[in-house]
Amino acid sequence: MAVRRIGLTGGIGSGKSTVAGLLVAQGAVLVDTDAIARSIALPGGIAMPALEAAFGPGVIDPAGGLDRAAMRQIVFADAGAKARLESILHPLIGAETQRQAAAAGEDAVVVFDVPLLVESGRWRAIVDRVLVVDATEETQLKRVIARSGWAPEAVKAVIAQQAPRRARRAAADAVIYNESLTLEELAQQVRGFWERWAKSSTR
Ligand SMILES: Nc1ncnc2c1ncn2[C@@H]1O[C@H](COP(=O)(O)OP(=O)(O)OP(=O)(O)O)[C@@H](O)[C@H]1O
Repeated sequence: MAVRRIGLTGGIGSGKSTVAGLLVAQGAVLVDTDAIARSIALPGGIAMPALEAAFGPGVIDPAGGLDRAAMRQIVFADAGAKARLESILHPLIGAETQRQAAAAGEDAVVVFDVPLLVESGRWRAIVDRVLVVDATEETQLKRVIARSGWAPEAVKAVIAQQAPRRARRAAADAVIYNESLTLEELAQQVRGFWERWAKSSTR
């Protein structure tokens, strides 16, 4: 069966975005759920009216977007607020994700970049294959520090919040072990998946 919907996931710094870019270079259409989550809470974003109604004007920044620091404080102090926030954001992210995938057309190969695919559980029904990018925590740390200049503790805190590598690998149809690979070797592996999945002739 030709694969038309690929869920791409991996821990922070594993190389997901790099793999997503390589799949796009092969012809895939990327649906970036993190970018969608950010955009709906920017000034004029579709989540803003509901966020203001639920949490008040204190979570709106001067430009009209979500004041993330204020929102974090509310969520930190009130466990129910996190559930309310997610009940507003998740359906909107889901709808926008589906809209972008539908807009790509039935024959497009759509790659959903979903950092928390394994954690959220609802993706299995949406995608034909789950592709996991895996790397050791040591490498994740090194890459994020080099790329973003984060403190090691900040990277470790994010890793601790994400699913363990073993759980992610267990949910995978295929794993790219992005450890000691040159970017060209990584690109070669991605081309291999593209040949096997996207180009198979029957649907
Ligand atoms: N095989 C590789 N060789 C060298 N550098 C790599 C390799 N894979 C990824 N990188 C680099 O590591 C950094 C992290 O990769 P990338 O941004 O793709 O990870 P990510 O999983 O999308 O991270 P995040 O979850 O933070 O968005 C980037 O600067 C990227 O260029």
